[in-house]
Amino acid sequence: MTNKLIIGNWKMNGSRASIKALLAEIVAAEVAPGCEVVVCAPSPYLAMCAHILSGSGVRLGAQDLSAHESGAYTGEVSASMLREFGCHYVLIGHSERRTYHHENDAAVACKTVRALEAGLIPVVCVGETPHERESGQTEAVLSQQVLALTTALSSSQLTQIVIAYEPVWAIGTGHSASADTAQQAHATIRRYLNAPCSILYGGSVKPDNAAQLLAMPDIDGALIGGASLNAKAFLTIAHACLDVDKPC
Ligand SMILES: O=C(CO)COP(=O)(O)O
Repeated sequence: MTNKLIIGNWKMNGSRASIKALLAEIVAAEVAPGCEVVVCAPSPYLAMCAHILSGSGVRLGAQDLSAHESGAYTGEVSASMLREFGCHYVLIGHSERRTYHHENDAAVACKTVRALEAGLIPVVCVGETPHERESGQTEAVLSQQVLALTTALSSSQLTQIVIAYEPVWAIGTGHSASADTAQQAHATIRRYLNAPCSILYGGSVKPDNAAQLLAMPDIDGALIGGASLNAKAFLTIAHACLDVDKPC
């Protein structure tokens, strides 16, 4: 049975009350067999989420981490802190961080190493901008982003990471990549990675397109933004892997 990984990225949304309500619904639902469900919460809520999720099948993730192990880095959160507060996963190099915080491929690779050292599973985000796609640079961009990882990580470390293909033009736009377009990009990433990693698709994944995307041979799960803030939508997506033709 192939495991599908379904990750919700709440971004900078929620409050104590709304997160408690959202998690209550997610925890109460049965996780589809062969499907790992993860929620990536804003840092201040991680401890509360870890408490609520303990004993459930749902795993916790963070949305970023420091490239440093510890020290005088005001405002940063280290990998070991995330691990200590119950995180199993951490998102790295989301396009919003690459754009607004100028994170480059080298910083992303460094954070990935920090996460692995602390026992976290890094979910490294890659993807091209609209301009890069329109000008035919998609493969070049993806190969460059993957090269930073294959250069910085040992071959055994490479097998422990998860990649999320998130085309920037599909994030928060309501216009997901088609299943064929996403499959093509995933196959490209897999070829350049040359390691048995899970590759998730992210970018306007919704209940009505999840099954089609998850049915593609190189799509091993989904990274969900907006729809993960609604328990019903998120759980419908998580259950979509049961509907695909191949076992999940
Ligand atoms: O950025 C994303 C997940 O990390 C995708 O966001 P949306 O699902 O809202 O498009």
